[in-house]
Amino acid sequence: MIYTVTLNPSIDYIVEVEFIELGGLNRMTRDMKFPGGKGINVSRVLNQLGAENTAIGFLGGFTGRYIDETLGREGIRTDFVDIADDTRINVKLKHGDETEINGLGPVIRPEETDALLHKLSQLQAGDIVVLSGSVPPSLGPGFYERLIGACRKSGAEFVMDTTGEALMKALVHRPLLVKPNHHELAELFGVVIDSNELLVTYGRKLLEEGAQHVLISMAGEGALLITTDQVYHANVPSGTVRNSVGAGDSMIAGFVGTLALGKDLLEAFRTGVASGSATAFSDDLAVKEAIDRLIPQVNITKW
Ligand SMILES: Nc1ncnc2c1ncn2[C@@H]1O[C@H](COP(=O)(O)OP(=O)(O)O)[C@@H](O)[C@H]1O
Ligand SMILES: O=P(O)(O)OC[C@H]1O[C@](O)(COP(=O)(O)O)[C@@H](O)[C@@H]1O
Repeated sequence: MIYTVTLNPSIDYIVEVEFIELGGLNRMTRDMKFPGGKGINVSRVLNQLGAENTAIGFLGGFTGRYIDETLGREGIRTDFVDIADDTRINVKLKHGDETEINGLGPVIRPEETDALLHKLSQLQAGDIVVLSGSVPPSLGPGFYERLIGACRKSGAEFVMDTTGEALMKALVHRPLLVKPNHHELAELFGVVIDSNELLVTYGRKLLEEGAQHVLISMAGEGALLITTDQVYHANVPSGTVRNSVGAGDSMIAGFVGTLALGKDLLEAFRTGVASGSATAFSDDLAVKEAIDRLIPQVNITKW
């Protein structure tokens, strides 16, 4: 079973305006609401791919109920810890460009934290846990390490999609997959990456530090898969970008879901890229038909 963990879910409130005047009255031309947060996005795309999964984490208040009900209507299994505070709302402002204003997140109480750790203590060998997104400030730094400890104790594999120190500290525990984008990779090592050779050099460092597979996404410019014995490059399909929120999460869902369905690594890479692009070309996250349509357009070459 795949479990996605979203410590800080959100309602993603997409607001479209023709132009924006700071300090003035602006009116929306369109608005949309989606259940969000990185793990939840992964679950929604896994569900499209037919990969069995359960979404867990913390949900609370009217915003939490909206998310749980919406996921339920999509047929996604959920097992969130019910918290006293309200789940956050993240604003995604579209005015030609995309401006994101993400909430800090609710206060999580000690008994709520214990309830989540208890759920993770029930994992089994063979399970895959996807850990992604920000940590509500009240949980403090280092919380991911506790979750990784719980996964490893049970023999479950884990995927880590976060940045900075939390990512670096996770590597020694041998994550099944890490997926920085090219900007995050450069920031992680405090370097400027201005060539494909450097991308591979720093991607390989993540392998040397312990990651089992490294995906480096480069938005519309392609993606790399780095394994211990090979580097592969994929082009991305072309299309009109409507929304880049959740493209990275969709890529992870495509990759992990395909592996969990028993397919090989390159099939997983191809589906990952197609899923990311299908989301980039949609208002909401990718649906199965859109992913299937793009898969034949992804060409993978050895580097
Ligand atoms: N402009 C785009 N055109 C086509 N595909 C895209 C585009 N932006 C994102 N994608 C797809 O989504 C994947 C992840 O996007 P990226 O923006 O690199 O990740 P993140 O959201 O983590 O920053 C890419 O590898 C690609 O498949
Ligand atoms: O575009 P990405 O990085 O795949 O993830 C998008 C998701 O991440 C969020 O921006 C939240 O990110 P954080 O958890 O890092 O605050 C959600 O609003 C959105 O659903």
